[in-house]
Amino acid sequence: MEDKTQGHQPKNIVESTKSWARQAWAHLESVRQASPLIQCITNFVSMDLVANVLLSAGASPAMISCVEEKKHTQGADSTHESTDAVAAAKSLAQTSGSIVAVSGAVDIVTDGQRVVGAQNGVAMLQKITATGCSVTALIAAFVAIDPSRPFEATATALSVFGLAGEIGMSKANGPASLRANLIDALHGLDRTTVLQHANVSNI
Ligand SMILES: Nc1ncnc2c1ncn2[C@@H]1O[C@H](COP(=O)(O)OP(=O)(O)OP(=O)(O)O)[C@@H](O)[C@H]1O
Ligand SMILES: Cc1ncsc1CCO
Repeated sequence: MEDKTQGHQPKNIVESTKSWARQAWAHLESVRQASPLIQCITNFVSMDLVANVLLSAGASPAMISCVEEKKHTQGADSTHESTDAVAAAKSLAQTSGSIVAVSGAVDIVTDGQRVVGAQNGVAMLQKITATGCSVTALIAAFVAIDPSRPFEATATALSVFGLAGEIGMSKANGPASLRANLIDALHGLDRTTVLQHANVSNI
């Protein structure tokens, strides 16, 4: 894990990253205090990890399986970097009036004007099924406790999830142990670690 309080970045960038880290901790604390109910329409592959990620972050999962999904399945893993998608993500955010997030080595978040990157995470997260579904549910939990600021909540959720992945990876031997250690790390994340290592910055 990189320590963002160190290094040789310009002062305004360091301050911005610190501010994002403070928001990340505030959001995680609020989720733990309020334990928002997150209703998830999902499938049997992703149900278990999604529910456990929500629980370990302090939220309350309610799972419903989606029997209709087999008619509509379209998901595909991309070979592109998520940063390649910035223009398309901004355009989609503008036309839909939504926050758009693109996961990858750097998670891109945009409201159509602002664009930030959540740099946390490890590549091994791709080797565990449903990490994308799980971080999406975590985003819902973060938005639930800060509904007037969905852009900020989305970026901090992605950062917190990625940071838990980094901590989990430091104790893991491969995907299976990363899965367990990711859940443990989310459960155990403390203020000092989030303030030092949450890494969101402007793109
Ligand atoms: N190369 C990488 N480096 C760091 N973190 C990564 C990398 N690839 C993915 N991640 C992280 O893994 C998580 C899941 O992202 P990913 O793009 O793999 O989702 P997905 O393909 O939709 O997952 P799934 O379909 O299994 O639910 C995100 O938090 C993302 O930041
Ligand atoms: C592998 C798989 N199939 C349907 S959902 C899922 C989890 C990753 O999205």
